[in-house]
Amino acid sequence: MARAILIVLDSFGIGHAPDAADFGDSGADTFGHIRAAALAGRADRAGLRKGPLAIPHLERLGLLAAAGLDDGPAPAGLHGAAEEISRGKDTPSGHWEIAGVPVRFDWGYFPHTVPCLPSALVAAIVREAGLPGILGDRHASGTEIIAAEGERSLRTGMPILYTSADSVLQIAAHETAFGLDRLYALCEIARRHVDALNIGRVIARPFLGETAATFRRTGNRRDYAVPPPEPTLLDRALAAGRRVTAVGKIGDIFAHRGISEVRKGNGNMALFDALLGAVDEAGDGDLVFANFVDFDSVHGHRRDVAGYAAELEAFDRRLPELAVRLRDGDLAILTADHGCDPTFPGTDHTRERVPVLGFGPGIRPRSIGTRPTFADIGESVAAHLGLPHGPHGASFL
Ligand SMILES: O=P(O)(O)O[C@H]1O[C@H](CO)[C@@H](O)[C@H]1O
Ligand SMILES: [Mn+2]
Ligand SMILES: [Mn+2]
Repeated sequence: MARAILIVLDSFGIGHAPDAADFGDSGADTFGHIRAAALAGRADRAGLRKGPLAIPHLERLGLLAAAGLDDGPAPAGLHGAAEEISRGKDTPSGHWEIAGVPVRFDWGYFPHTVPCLPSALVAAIVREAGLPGILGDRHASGTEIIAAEGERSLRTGMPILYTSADSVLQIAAHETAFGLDRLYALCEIARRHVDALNIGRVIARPFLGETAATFRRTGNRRDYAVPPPEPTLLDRALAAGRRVTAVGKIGDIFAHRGISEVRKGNGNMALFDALLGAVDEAGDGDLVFANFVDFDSVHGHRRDVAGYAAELEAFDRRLPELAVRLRDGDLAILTADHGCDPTFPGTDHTRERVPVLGFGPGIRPRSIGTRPTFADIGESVAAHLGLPHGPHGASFL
Protein backbone atom coordinates (compact mmCIF):
# COMPACT_ATOMS: atom_id res chain seq x y z
CA MET A 1 0.00 0.00 0.00
CA ALA A 2 1.07 3.60 -0.51
CA ARG A 3 1.24 6.86 1.39
CA ALA A 4 0.06 10.31 0.36
CA ILE A 5 1.73 13.63 1.17
CA LEU A 6 -0.38 16.68 0.43
CA ILE A 7 1.39 20.02 0.64
CA VAL A 8 -0.24 23.44 0.40
CA LEU A 9 1.97 26.41 -0.45
CA ASP A 10 -0.43 28.90 1.11
CA SER A 11 -1.43 31.55 -1.47
CA PHE A 12 0.75 30.28 -4.34
CA GLY A 13 -1.70 30.99 -7.18
CA ILE A 14 -0.65 30.67 -10.82
CA GLY A 15 -2.95 33.12 -12.56
CA HIS A 16 -6.37 34.68 -12.24
CA ALA A 17 -9.34 32.31 -12.20
CA PRO A 18 -12.18 32.54 -14.74
CA ASP A 19 -14.39 34.13 -12.04
CA ALA A 20 -11.66 36.50 -10.75
CA ALA A 21 -13.59 39.58 -11.91
CA ASP A 22 -16.35 38.74 -9.38
CA PHE A 23 -13.71 39.23 -6.67
CA GLY A 24 -12.11 42.34 -8.18
CA ASP A 25 -9.06 40.22 -9.00
CA SER A 26 -8.85 40.31 -12.81
CA GLY A 27 -5.21 40.08 -13.85
CA ALA A 28 -3.90 38.78 -10.53
CA ASP A 29 -1.11 36.21 -10.91
CA THR A 30 0.95 35.45 -7.81
CA PHE A 31 3.55 33.24 -9.47
CA GLY A 32 3.65 34.97 -12.85
CA HIS A 33 4.11 38.44 -11.36
CA ILE A 34 6.79 37.34 -8.89
CA ARG A 35 8.63 35.58 -11.71
CA ALA A 36 8.38 38.60 -14.01
CA ALA A 37 9.48 40.99 -11.26
CA ALA A 38 12.50 38.82 -10.46
CA LEU A 39 13.44 38.61 -14.14
CA ALA A 40 13.29 42.40 -14.39
CA GLY A 41 15.47 42.85 -11.28
CA ARG A 42 12.52 44.11 -9.22
CA ALA A 43 12.74 41.35 -6.62
CA ASP A 44 16.29 42.01 -5.45
CA ARG A 45 17.02 42.68 -1.78
CA ALA A 46 20.50 43.07 -0.38
CA GLY A 47 21.45 40.11 1.76
CA LEU A 48 18.33 38.17 0.75
CA ARG A 49 18.21 37.38 -2.98
CA LYS A 50 18.93 38.72 -6.45
CA GLY A 51 18.02 38.14 -10.09
CA PRO A 52 15.67 35.70 -11.85
CA LEU A 53 13.63 33.31 -9.72
CA ALA A 54 15.66 30.16 -9.07
CA ILE A 55 13.23 27.32 -8.44
CA PRO A 56 14.68 24.44 -10.51
CA HIS A 57 12.89 21.62 -8.71
CA LEU A 58 9.42 23.16 -8.99
CA GLU A 59 10.13 23.96 -12.63
CA ARG A 60 11.35 20.44 -13.31
CA LEU A 61 8.10 19.04 -11.93
CA GLY A 62 6.13 21.16 -14.41
CA LEU A 63 5.27 24.42 -12.66
CA LEU A 64 5.81 26.50 -15.80
CA ALA A 65 3.66 24.20 -17.93
CA ALA A 66 0.98 24.19 -15.20
CA ALA A 67 0.98 27.99 -15.26
CA GLY A 68 0.89 28.10 -19.07
CA LEU A 69 4.25 29.91 -19.10
CA ASP A 70 6.41 27.47 -20.99
CA ASP A 71 6.32 24.37 -23.10
CA GLY A 72 10.04 23.65 -22.89
CA PRO A 73 11.48 20.32 -21.74
CA ALA A 74 8.86 17.71 -20.80
CA PRO A 75 8.10 18.03 -17.08
CA ALA A 76 9.23 15.23 -14.77
CA GLY A 77 6.07 15.36 -12.68
CA LEU A 78 2.35 14.99 -13.00
CA HIS A 79 1.32 18.60 -13.58
CA GLY A 80 -1.66 20.83 -14.13
CA ALA A 81 -3.87 23.45 -12.53
CA ALA A 82 -7.12 23.55 -10.57
CA GLU A 83 -9.94 26.07 -10.24
CA GLU A 84 -12.00 26.71 -7.12
CA ILE A 85 -15.78 26.31 -7.01
CA SER A 86 -16.15 27.42 -3.40
CA ARG A 87 -17.61 30.88 -3.14
CA GLY A 88 -14.85 32.36 -0.98
CA LYS A 89 -11.15 32.84 -1.67
CA ASP A 90 -10.23 32.20 1.96
CA THR A 91 -7.97 29.58 3.51
CA PRO A 92 -10.63 27.23 4.96
CA SER A 93 -12.64 27.24 1.70
CA GLY A 94 -9.51 26.42 -0.30
CA HIS A 95 -8.30 23.69 2.03
CA TRP A 96 -11.69 22.09 2.52
CA GLU A 97 -12.23 21.99 -1.24
CA ILE A 98 -8.76 20.42 -1.68
CA ALA A 99 -9.92 17.84 0.87
CA GLY A 100 -13.03 17.10 -1.21
CA VAL A 101 -15.55 19.48 0.37
CA PRO A 102 -16.31 22.63 -1.65
CA VAL A 103 -18.01 25.44 0.28
CA ARG A 104 -21.21 26.19 -1.62
CA PHE A 105 -22.82 28.47 0.99
CA ASP A 106 -21.95 32.13 1.56
CA TRP A 107 -19.81 33.00 4.54
CA GLY A 108 -20.68 36.06 6.59
CA TYR A 109 -18.45 39.12 6.01
CA PHE A 110 -18.05 42.39 7.87
CA PRO A 111 -18.76 45.54 5.84
CA HIS A 112 -16.12 48.01 4.63
CA THR A 113 -17.31 50.62 7.13
CA VAL A 114 -15.65 52.09 10.22
CA PRO A 115 -16.64 50.64 12.61
CA CYS A 116 -17.11 47.36 10.76
CA LEU A 117 -18.37 45.16 13.59
CA PRO A 118 -22.04 45.17 14.66
CA SER A 119 -22.29 47.12 17.92
CA ALA A 120 -24.32 44.33 19.53
CA LEU A 121 -21.50 41.88 18.78
CA VAL A 122 -18.87 44.17 20.30
CA ALA A 123 -21.04 44.80 23.36
CA ALA A 124 -21.58 41.07 23.89
CA ILE A 125 -17.87 40.24 23.61
CA VAL A 126 -16.82 43.18 25.83
CA ARG A 127 -19.36 42.20 28.48
CA GLU A 128 -18.59 38.50 28.58
CA ALA A 129 -14.79 38.95 28.47
CA GLY A 130 -14.83 41.85 30.99
CA LEU A 131 -12.90 44.19 28.68
CA PRO A 132 -12.57 47.98 29.02
CA GLY A 133 -13.48 48.21 25.31
CA ILE A 134 -11.89 47.39 21.97
CA LEU A 135 -9.66 49.11 19.40
CA GLY A 136 -9.49 48.77 15.63
CA ASP A 137 -12.95 47.73 14.47
CA ARG A 138 -12.14 48.09 10.78
CA HIS A 139 -10.71 46.31 7.72
CA ALA A 140 -6.94 46.30 8.04
CA SER A 141 -3.65 44.59 7.42
CA GLY A 142 -2.60 42.85 10.64
CA THR A 143 0.88 44.33 10.83
CA GLU A 144 -0.32 47.84 10.00
CA ILE A 145 -3.09 47.86 12.60
CA ILE A 146 -0.70 46.64 15.32
CA ALA A 147 1.68 49.49 14.40
CA ALA A 148 -1.21 51.97 14.50
CA GLU A 149 -3.04 50.76 17.63
CA GLY A 150 -0.54 48.60 19.53
CA GLU A 151 0.77 51.32 21.86
CA ARG A 152 -2.76 52.39 22.73
CA SER A 153 -3.68 48.75 23.31
CA LEU A 154 -0.79 48.44 25.77
CA ARG A 155 -1.87 51.64 27.60
CA THR A 156 -5.56 50.84 27.80
CA GLY A 157 -5.67 47.03 27.97
CA MET A 158 -8.06 47.01 25.03
CA PRO A 159 -7.47 44.32 22.37
CA ILE A 160 -7.45 45.18 18.66
CA LEU A 161 -10.27 43.65 16.61
CA TYR A 162 -10.14 43.78 12.80
CA THR A 163 -11.18 41.96 9.65
CA SER A 164 -10.28 41.56 5.97
CA ALA A 165 -11.88 40.45 2.70
CA ASP A 166 -12.07 37.00 4.31
CA SER A 167 -14.81 35.79 6.60
CA VAL A 168 -12.73 36.48 9.64
CA LEU A 169 -12.58 38.27 12.99
CA GLN A 170 -8.97 38.77 14.07
CA ILE A 171 -7.96 39.76 17.59
CA ALA A 172 -4.50 41.18 18.22
CA ALA A 173 -3.20 41.69 21.76
CA HIS A 174 0.17 41.83 23.48
CA GLU A 175 1.36 38.35 24.35
CA THR A 176 2.64 39.18 27.84
CA ALA A 177 0.87 42.44 28.80
CA PHE A 178 -2.60 41.23 27.77
CA GLY A 179 -1.63 37.58 28.18
CA LEU A 180 -1.63 34.72 25.70
CA ASP A 181 -4.11 32.50 27.55
CA ARG A 182 -6.38 35.48 28.06
CA LEU A 183 -6.25 36.20 24.33
CA TYR A 184 -7.13 32.59 23.52
CA ALA A 185 -10.01 32.68 26.00
CA LEU A 186 -11.23 35.92 24.41
CA CYS A 187 -11.13 34.29 20.98
CA GLU A 188 -13.21 31.37 22.25
CA ILE A 189 -15.81 33.83 23.54
CA ALA A 190 -15.77 35.70 20.22
CA ARG A 191 -16.03 32.41 18.31
CA ARG A 192 -19.33 31.63 20.02
CA HIS A 193 -20.70 35.11 19.31
CA VAL A 194 -19.81 35.13 15.60
CA ASP A 195 -21.32 31.69 14.91
CA ALA A 196 -24.70 33.31 14.29
CA LEU A 197 -23.07 35.63 11.72
CA ASN A 198 -21.58 32.67 9.81
CA ILE A 199 -18.02 33.93 10.23
CA GLY A 200 -15.51 31.29 9.12
CA ARG A 201 -12.70 32.03 11.55
CA VAL A 202 -11.66 33.91 14.64
CA ILE A 203 -7.87 34.32 14.75
CA ALA A 204 -5.72 35.11 17.78
CA ARG A 205 -2.85 37.41 16.76
CA PRO A 206 -0.46 37.78 19.70
CA PHE A 207 2.40 40.23 19.35
CA LEU A 208 5.46 41.28 21.34
CA GLY A 209 7.51 44.49 21.48
CA GLU A 210 7.13 47.86 23.19
CA THR A 211 6.57 50.45 20.48
CA ALA A 212 5.10 50.74 17.01
CA ALA A 213 8.60 50.32 15.61
CA THR A 214 9.36 47.13 17.55
CA PHE A 215 6.02 45.29 17.58
CA ARG A 216 6.18 41.88 15.91
CA ARG A 217 3.66 39.09 15.67
CA THR A 218 4.67 35.81 17.30
CA GLY A 219 4.27 32.21 16.19
CA ASN A 220 1.47 31.71 18.72
CA ARG A 221 -1.26 32.64 16.27
CA ARG A 222 -4.27 30.39 16.72
CA ASP A 223 -7.24 29.94 14.38
CA TYR A 224 -10.73 29.06 15.58
CA ALA A 225 -12.51 27.74 12.49
CA VAL A 226 -15.99 26.32 12.20
CA PRO A 227 -15.87 22.62 11.29
CA PRO A 228 -16.19 21.63 7.61
CA PRO A 229 -19.83 21.08 6.54
CA GLU A 230 -19.30 17.48 5.34
CA PRO A 231 -16.78 14.72 6.03
CA THR A 232 -13.45 15.64 4.42
CA LEU A 233 -10.70 13.44 3.03
CA LEU A 234 -9.18 13.60 6.51
CA ASP A 235 -12.34 12.25 8.17
CA ARG A 236 -12.58 9.53 5.55
CA ALA A 237 -8.96 8.47 6.01
CA LEU A 238 -9.27 8.44 9.80
CA ALA A 239 -12.50 6.42 9.62
CA ALA A 240 -10.69 3.86 7.49
CA GLY A 241 -8.11 3.42 10.23
CA ARG A 242 -5.37 5.49 8.63
CA ARG A 243 -3.16 7.97 10.46
CA VAL A 244 -3.59 11.59 9.42
CA THR A 245 -0.68 13.83 10.39
CA ALA A 246 -1.37 17.55 10.16
CA VAL A 247 1.68 19.77 9.73
CA GLY A 248 1.42 23.50 10.50
CA LYS A 249 -2.01 25.08 10.67
CA ILE A 250 -3.88 22.20 8.99
CA GLY A 251 -5.23 21.17 12.40
CA ASP A 252 -6.72 24.59 13.04
CA ILE A 253 -8.13 24.89 9.50
CA PHE A 254 -10.06 21.63 9.87
CA ALA A 255 -11.22 22.52 13.40
CA HIS A 256 -9.11 19.53 14.54
CA ARG A 257 -11.46 17.05 12.88
CA GLY A 258 -10.11 13.98 11.06
CA ILE A 259 -6.61 14.39 12.50
CA SER A 260 -4.49 11.86 14.42
CA GLU A 261 -1.56 14.12 15.23
CA VAL A 262 -0.50 17.76 14.82
CA ARG A 263 3.08 18.86 14.19
CA LYS A 264 3.98 22.54 14.32
CA GLY A 265 6.91 24.69 13.38
CA ASN A 266 7.60 28.41 13.58
CA GLY A 267 8.33 29.47 10.00
CA ASN A 268 8.43 27.59 6.71
CA MET A 269 11.83 25.99 7.28
CA ALA A 270 10.82 24.60 10.68
CA LEU A 271 7.61 23.40 9.04
CA PHE A 272 9.67 21.66 6.37
CA ASP A 273 11.59 19.86 9.13
CA ALA A 274 8.26 18.87 10.70
CA LEU A 275 7.01 17.62 7.33
CA LEU A 276 10.10 15.45 6.83
CA GLY A 277 9.69 13.96 10.31
CA ALA A 278 6.03 13.19 9.59
CA VAL A 279 6.93 11.55 6.27
CA ASP A 280 9.61 9.43 7.93
CA GLU A 281 7.10 8.15 10.45
CA ALA A 282 4.03 7.69 8.22
CA GLY A 283 3.05 4.10 7.52
CA ASP A 284 1.39 2.46 4.55
CA GLY A 285 -1.97 4.01 3.73
CA ASP A 286 -1.35 7.11 5.87
CA LEU A 287 -1.86 10.75 4.93
CA VAL A 288 0.46 13.65 5.74
CA PHE A 289 -1.13 17.05 5.10
CA ALA A 290 1.04 20.16 5.43
CA ASN A 291 0.46 23.89 5.09
CA PHE A 292 3.28 26.38 4.46
CA VAL A 293 1.81 29.60 5.77
CA ASP A 294 4.66 32.10 5.37
CA PHE A 295 4.14 32.54 1.62
CA ASP A 296 0.79 34.08 2.49
CA SER A 297 1.02 35.70 5.87
CA VAL A 298 4.63 36.96 5.83
CA HIS A 299 4.95 37.85 2.13
CA GLY A 300 1.67 37.79 0.16
CA HIS A 301 -0.44 39.92 2.52
CA ARG A 302 2.54 42.20 3.10
CA ARG A 303 2.94 42.68 -0.68
CA ASP A 304 6.59 41.72 -0.31
CA VAL A 305 7.72 40.48 -3.75
CA ALA A 306 11.39 39.91 -2.86
CA GLY A 307 10.42 38.09 0.34
CA TYR A 308 7.95 35.85 -1.49
CA ALA A 309 10.57 35.07 -4.16
CA ALA A 310 13.19 34.20 -1.52
CA GLU A 311 10.67 32.00 0.31
CA LEU A 312 9.91 30.10 -2.90
CA GLU A 313 13.62 29.60 -3.52
CA ALA A 314 14.19 28.34 0.04
CA PHE A 315 11.28 25.92 -0.29
CA ASP A 316 12.51 24.73 -3.68
CA ARG A 317 16.01 24.05 -2.33
CA ARG A 318 14.55 21.63 0.20
CA LEU A 319 12.36 19.61 -2.16
CA PRO A 320 15.09 17.00 -2.79
CA GLU A 321 15.05 16.21 0.95
CA LEU A 322 11.39 15.25 0.55
CA ALA A 323 11.92 13.39 -2.72
CA VAL A 324 14.54 11.05 -1.23
CA ARG A 325 12.15 10.10 1.57
CA LEU A 326 9.42 8.92 -0.78
CA ARG A 327 9.03 5.15 -1.09
CA ASP A 328 7.67 3.04 -3.91
CA GLY A 329 3.98 3.75 -4.32
CA ASP A 330 4.04 7.12 -2.50
CA LEU A 331 2.33 10.16 -3.97
CA ALA A 332 3.33 13.73 -3.05
CA ILE A 333 1.23 16.64 -4.30
CA LEU A 334 2.15 20.33 -4.17
CA THR A 335 -0.73 22.76 -4.51
CA ALA A 336 -2.20 26.00 -3.10
CA ASP A 337 -5.44 27.22 -1.53
CA HIS A 338 -5.87 30.63 -3.28
CA GLY A 339 -3.64 33.44 -4.53
CA CYS A 340 -2.15 36.45 -2.74
CA ASP A 341 -0.39 38.35 -5.52
CA PRO A 342 2.22 40.58 -3.86
CA THR A 343 2.10 43.00 -6.81
CA PHE A 344 -1.68 43.46 -6.64
CA PRO A 345 -3.46 46.47 -5.03
CA GLY A 346 -4.60 46.04 -1.43
CA THR A 347 -3.44 43.33 0.97
CA ASP A 348 -6.09 40.64 0.46
CA HIS A 349 -6.09 37.22 -1.21
CA THR A 350 -6.57 37.01 -4.98
CA ARG A 351 -8.89 34.60 -6.79
CA GLU A 352 -6.57 32.38 -8.79
CA ARG A 353 -6.00 28.99 -10.28
CA VAL A 354 -3.59 26.86 -8.28
CA PRO A 355 -0.83 24.49 -9.37
CA VAL A 356 -1.14 20.73 -8.98
CA LEU A 357 2.26 19.03 -9.10
CA GLY A 358 2.45 15.31 -8.30
CA PHE A 359 5.53 13.19 -7.87
CA GLY A 360 6.83 10.01 -6.31
CA PRO A 361 8.86 6.99 -7.42
CA GLY A 362 5.94 5.42 -9.29
CA ILE A 363 4.12 8.54 -10.49
CA ARG A 364 4.13 8.82 -14.27
CA PRO A 365 4.87 12.36 -15.53
CA ARG A 366 1.89 13.69 -17.46
CA SER A 367 -0.42 16.66 -17.84
CA ILE A 368 -3.72 16.58 -15.98
CA GLY A 369 -4.90 19.79 -17.65
CA THR A 370 -6.99 22.29 -15.69
CA ARG A 371 -9.25 20.61 -13.16
CA PRO A 372 -12.68 22.22 -12.62
CA THR A 373 -12.49 21.93 -8.82
CA PHE A 374 -9.80 21.65 -6.14
CA ALA A 375 -11.82 18.60 -4.97
CA ASP A 376 -10.16 16.58 -7.74
CA ILE A 377 -6.99 16.76 -5.64
CA GLY A 378 -8.65 15.19 -2.60
CA GLU A 379 -10.38 12.58 -4.72
CA SER A 380 -7.07 11.64 -6.32
CA VAL A 381 -5.46 11.26 -2.91
CA ALA A 382 -8.45 9.15 -1.80
CA ALA A 383 -8.10 6.95 -4.88
CA HIS A 384 -4.36 6.65 -4.29
CA LEU A 385 -4.94 5.55 -0.69
CA GLY A 386 -7.65 3.08 -1.70
CA LEU A 387 -10.43 5.00 0.06
CA PRO A 388 -13.97 4.98 -1.34
CA HIS A 389 -14.66 8.04 -3.48
CA GLY A 390 -16.60 10.98 -2.11
CA PRO A 391 -19.47 13.05 -3.53
CA HIS A 392 -17.40 15.90 -5.02
CA GLY A 393 -14.68 15.96 -7.67
CA ALA A 394 -13.02 13.16 -9.60
CA SER A 395 -9.61 11.53 -9.42
CA PHE A 396 -7.06 12.45 -12.07
CA LEU A 397 -4.99 9.33 -11.37
O1 LIG B 1 -3.21 41.05 7.58
P1 LIG B 1 -3.23 39.77 8.35
O2 LIG B 1 -3.52 39.96 9.81
O3 LIG B 1 -1.98 38.94 8.13
O4 LIG B 1 -4.49 38.95 7.84
C1 LIG B 1 -4.52 38.02 6.82
O5 LIG B 1 -4.55 36.77 7.42
C2 LIG B 1 -5.87 36.38 7.59
C3 LIG B 1 -5.97 34.91 7.79
O6 LIG B 1 -5.14 34.17 6.94
C4 LIG B 1 -6.56 36.84 6.34
O7 LIG B 1 -7.92 37.05 6.55
C5 LIG B 1 -5.79 38.07 5.97
O8 LIG B 1 -6.47 39.22 6.12
MN1 LIG C 1 -4.45 30.54 2.75
MN1 LIG D 1 -4.13 34.78 4.07
